[in-house]
Amino acid sequence: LQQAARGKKKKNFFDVTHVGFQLAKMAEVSGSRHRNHYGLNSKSHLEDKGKPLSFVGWTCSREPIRIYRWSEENVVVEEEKAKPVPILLANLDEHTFQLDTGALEKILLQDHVKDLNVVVVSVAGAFRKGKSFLLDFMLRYMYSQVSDSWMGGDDDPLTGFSWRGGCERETTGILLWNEVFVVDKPDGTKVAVLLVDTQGAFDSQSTIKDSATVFALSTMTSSVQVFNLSQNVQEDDLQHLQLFTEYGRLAMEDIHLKPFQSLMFLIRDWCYPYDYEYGLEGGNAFLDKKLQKQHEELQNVRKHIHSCFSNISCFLLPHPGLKVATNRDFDGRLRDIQDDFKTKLAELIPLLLAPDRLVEKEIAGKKVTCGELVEYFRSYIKIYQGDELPHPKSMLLATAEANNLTAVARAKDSYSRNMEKVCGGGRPYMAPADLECRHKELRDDSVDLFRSVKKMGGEEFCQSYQKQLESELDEAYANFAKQNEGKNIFYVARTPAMLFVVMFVTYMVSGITGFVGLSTLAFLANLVTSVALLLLCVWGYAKYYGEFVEVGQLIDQLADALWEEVLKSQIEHYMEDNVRQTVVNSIRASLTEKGSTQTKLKTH
Ligand SMILES: Nc1nc2c(ncn2[C@@H]2O[C@H](COP(=O)(O)OP(=O)(O)OP(=O)(O)O)[C@@H](O)[C@H]2O)c(=O)[nH]1
Ligand SMILES: [Mg+2]
Repeated sequence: LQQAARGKKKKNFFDVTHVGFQLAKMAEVSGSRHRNHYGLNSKSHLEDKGKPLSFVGWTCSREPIRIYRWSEENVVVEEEKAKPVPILLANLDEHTFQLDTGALEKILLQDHVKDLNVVVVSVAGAFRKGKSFLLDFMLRYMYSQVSDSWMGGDDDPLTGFSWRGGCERETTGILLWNEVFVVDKPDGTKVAVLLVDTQGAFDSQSTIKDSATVFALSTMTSSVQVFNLSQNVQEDDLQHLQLFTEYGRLAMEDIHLKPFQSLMFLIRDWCYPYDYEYGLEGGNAFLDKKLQKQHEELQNVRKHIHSCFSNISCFLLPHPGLKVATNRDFDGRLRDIQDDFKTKLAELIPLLLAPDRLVEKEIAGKKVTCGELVEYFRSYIKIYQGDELPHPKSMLLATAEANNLTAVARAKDSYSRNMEKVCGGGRPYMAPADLECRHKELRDDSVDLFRSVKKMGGEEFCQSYQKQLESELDEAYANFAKQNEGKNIFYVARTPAMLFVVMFVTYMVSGITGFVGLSTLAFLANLVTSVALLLLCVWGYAKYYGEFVEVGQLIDQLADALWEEVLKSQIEHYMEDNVRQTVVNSIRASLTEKGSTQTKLKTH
């Protein structure tokens, strides 16, 4: 290996790939399990001719990619594993997500990348549609992008982000490739490239909120979001994209005109090349057609998508062949993949990852470094973990909710209108019992109206809204009853009447106690009279001018308390005694009457 490295020092870059070959061969001979694929990275080191050579070679198999570093002096300086690292961990039972800040910092705060502007390429979309599979080709490109043969050998199994066949979901949460690629852009700047794999949406274990959180978080943190779709762009795909991006936009503190950067619709298994050709051009023409003016209802979705992303494109990818889609033993080797898929893949990946095509992540118009991205991840996830955001719902649930809410509003409106006619502002005071009777009738009518409207969601769902309506009607009735009570002249006059009573009583007490010579008591009674008079004036002012409303209310409460605690109970006692006395008298009278009749009869 040392020989190979030394020998190629003076020659051009492609010769250096040969060093990788030597390395891989050595690995093969030495019986390493990691011998399936190999490549070289770190072109810049080669050009630093004064310094010792330091190449990064890699080999990969179904095991995680293994990286060898070596220099002129040392055969293998270090060996470390590059692998996908979960940074957003999904709690599958509780449907919550947690950010693994430690893992994120370990990747993004490495000295050689933390201050570089970051390019984040993420792939998201429905589950089981080949997202991780695609990302593994991106990895191959990143590890050997300078080489024409970046796609690898015909018999090399595809490794990197975990992918597999079958119908059960594979990826959960969000994963980052733990090697950050440092790329020299044509303008001479260095950028750090991150590859992000995401949990597929709409698998049977995830709620809409789970899918929305993963999609939104990956869209917010990526500079290029690849929206992976199968066969076509359906209207529901656009609606879900709208829902998810809106969920993302809600969580962003400052709403920018276009909160997200590039969106690429990647349509897998495109079967209509005769309508629109495979590739970017056909894709963009197809997308233009899809996003053209439509019915008003569909227009809204399109407007939303355009308003969210600065750049939207589309790529049509052919079907990779039946072996890829249906063979259980397919391990990703190129030999089993159809040629036109490989040709288009060779076009697609450089479109996203070639040095001149890299899009740096920007937030609020400012480029973001790897180190800053950690902070953004932290603050975004906090919002999703809190309770501030509304709960995204399935279309049926949202529609059923809207139906029921509209029906509740209509029923409540009809109740309020009818009650206004019975006891509204222009109507006179009504006996409370009559009012309650009318309320019961109108409440029943209103509930009947709610039940008669056709709604989605089923009986149980409808019941909960009926209960809501009933409690809202009772609340409205309480207000109408209060309003009605306000029209009762005695109710209105209660406060001044109470204050007059207090003034009268205390005035009398002060007169009598003064006359008897109890001057302290007389003084106290006088004081209470003056305070009551003052309160009466303040109350009158507050009611007439509508100012110091709280003070007016306080005086009302005071008068009410006096009425309830002192006068009312006295009157009730008095009334009770009176009634008791009347009853006793009438019984006595009747008994006396009976007695005298009996005596008369006996005598007779
Ligand atoms: N039909 C078809 N199948 C593909 C394509 N690309 C990959 N596959 C197959 O799709 C299956 C799933 O691949 P994955 O990469 O694991 O899919 P995923 O979208 O990451 O799945 P989850 O992680 O579960 O969301 C594998 O059997 C692949 O061979 C494609 O373009 N078309
Ligand atoms: Mg996956």
